[in-house]
Amino acid sequence: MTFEESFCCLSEWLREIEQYASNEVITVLVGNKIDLAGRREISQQRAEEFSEAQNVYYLKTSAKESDNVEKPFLDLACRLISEARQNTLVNNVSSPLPREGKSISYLTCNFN
Ligand SMILES: Nc1nc2c(ncn2[C@@H]2O[C@H](COP(=O)(O)OP(=O)(O)OP(=O)(O)O)[C@@H](O)[C@H]2O)c(=O)[nH]1
Repeated sequence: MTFEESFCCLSEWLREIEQYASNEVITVLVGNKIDLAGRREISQQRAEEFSEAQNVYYLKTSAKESDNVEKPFLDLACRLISEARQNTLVNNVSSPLPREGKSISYLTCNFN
């Protein structure tokens, strides 16, 4: 949120995701460094308008203050579980098998 040049790269990065990643990919925009309010270059409104226009999921974080850092990963996991339950995920046999990781409760997921 504190560096205009990074924000300006987003359209190009999204274009690369569209070009190289699967159509099924879920894109998350993480606006980091929200603790540095005085150095903010990207307004909340601008970030929200961009994410809405590009149809990407947007979250604000502060890595320094550990604020909202886990949320993007947990929300993404919930969305993948939701899509798997609806069988909308493509079965990609060439994908590596997941290794042991942290388990999350279905109950924490706010399915639509
Ligand atoms: N205050 C603060 N500093 C952070 C945060 N996240 C990373 N940093 C610091 O910011 C510096 C650069 O971090 P990077 O992750 O390399 O950020 P970057 O890729 O340069 O991102 P830009 O802000 O777009 O330039 C490092 O010194 C980090 O410790 C945060 O949430 N708050």
